[in-house]
Amino acid sequence: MAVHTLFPPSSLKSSFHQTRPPLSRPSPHRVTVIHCIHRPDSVHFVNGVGYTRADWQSSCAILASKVLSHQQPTDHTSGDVSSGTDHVASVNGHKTAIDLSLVPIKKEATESTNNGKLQKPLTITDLSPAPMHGSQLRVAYQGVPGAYSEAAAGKAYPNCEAIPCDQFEVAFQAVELWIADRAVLPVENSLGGSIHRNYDLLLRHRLHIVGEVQLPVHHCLLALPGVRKEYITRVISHPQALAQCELTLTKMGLQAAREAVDDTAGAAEYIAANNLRDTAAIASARAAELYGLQILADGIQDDSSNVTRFVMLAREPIIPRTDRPFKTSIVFAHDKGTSVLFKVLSAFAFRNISLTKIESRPHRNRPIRLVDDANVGTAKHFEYMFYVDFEASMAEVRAQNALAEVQEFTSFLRVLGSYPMDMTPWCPSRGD
Ligand SMILES: O=C(O)C(=O)Cc1ccccc1
Repeated sequence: MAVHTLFPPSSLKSSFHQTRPPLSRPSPHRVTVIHCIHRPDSVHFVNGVGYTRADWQSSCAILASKVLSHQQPTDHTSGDVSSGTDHVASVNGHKTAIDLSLVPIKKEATESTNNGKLQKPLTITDLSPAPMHGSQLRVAYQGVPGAYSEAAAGKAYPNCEAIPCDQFEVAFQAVELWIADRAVLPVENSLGGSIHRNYDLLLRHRLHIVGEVQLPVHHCLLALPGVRKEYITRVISHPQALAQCELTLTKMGLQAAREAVDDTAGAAEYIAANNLRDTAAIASARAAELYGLQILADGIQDDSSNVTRFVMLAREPIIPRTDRPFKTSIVFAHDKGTSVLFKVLSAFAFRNISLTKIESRPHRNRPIRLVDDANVGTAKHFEYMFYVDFEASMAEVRAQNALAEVQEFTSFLRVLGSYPMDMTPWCPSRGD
């Protein structure tokens, strides 16, 4: 069932965004350039921070454009400081490296006061990229209004314009094509585990992780008004939501087939649009409200501590800092047998850097390696990409040293992002 072909009722409005049909995949425009570290030479640590010369030039351009503006936007949990309103010249989606000697010096910029107020000195945060349009940050998410990803977008960037996309791939492309400034992507859940497909997408695209948010997820069982549990023969939802509620659904005695669809709110919308009286959706209370469904059961996740972790993606990385807890996400591959993994992990252990996550995925380009052993014959080894999150900022020397060492052991290494950790105290709540 392709719920993603449906469009939400145009009359519905969300609190922090305007409801609009989800973006669908544009004409086949696949970005194939991956900003990655292929050993040994392409990583640049400029002043102890892992950026290329182009990144640094972009920062200089932004600095130039911001000299006359001292507005410092902030955002809630992400620490992503790039959500301001300043405009920077762009060519083909890249900020131009403006020749600083050509920047006109306005009179007030040279004076110590501006309208009687002391001018604030620029800080490192001013060097982060800014959106290219008006004041509202546009955040792409997969799903329709009422999806948890939309709530995550609102938590990460309050007052953002949330842009629904019918597929994750489209959310990535929306950012790459400058239709959106950020994408929000669920990567793991405390009950259902990793969302593997999204790890693969992180590798296939060249966006940078610029923040994370953790969202308590509170699932409801929704059906058309008047429908009773006994009539339900089918429950539809996002595969993660089905997995997170499996035990509860069984305990409820529902004799219903489970069917996976693209997103939770899309399931609710599908039932409403097709007047399905034998089908229930697992989705948020907000989805019930938006699509006119009743809540048959509230809080049906198998454990109340059900939290999903989302990452925010941008075209440019943020500049890592040391004044608050940071996390760094990397992906690597190796071609020298299993002991490499041990060596890589010890590079972090020796420096007291805690790992918060390790995930392996099949190596897409080289899933199998044949090993010839004279005694035993030919063996097939599976090859993996390893995703590791560790608790340190790339601005810290110990993290730079750990990565330099990791690079020694690996055939491929890419820093997906170094970003502030979501430190919001956790409380099980209605996460919708
Ligand atoms: O389908 C949604 O609403 C999503 O945003 C993905 C998802 C599904 C289940 C839990 C958290 C996120």
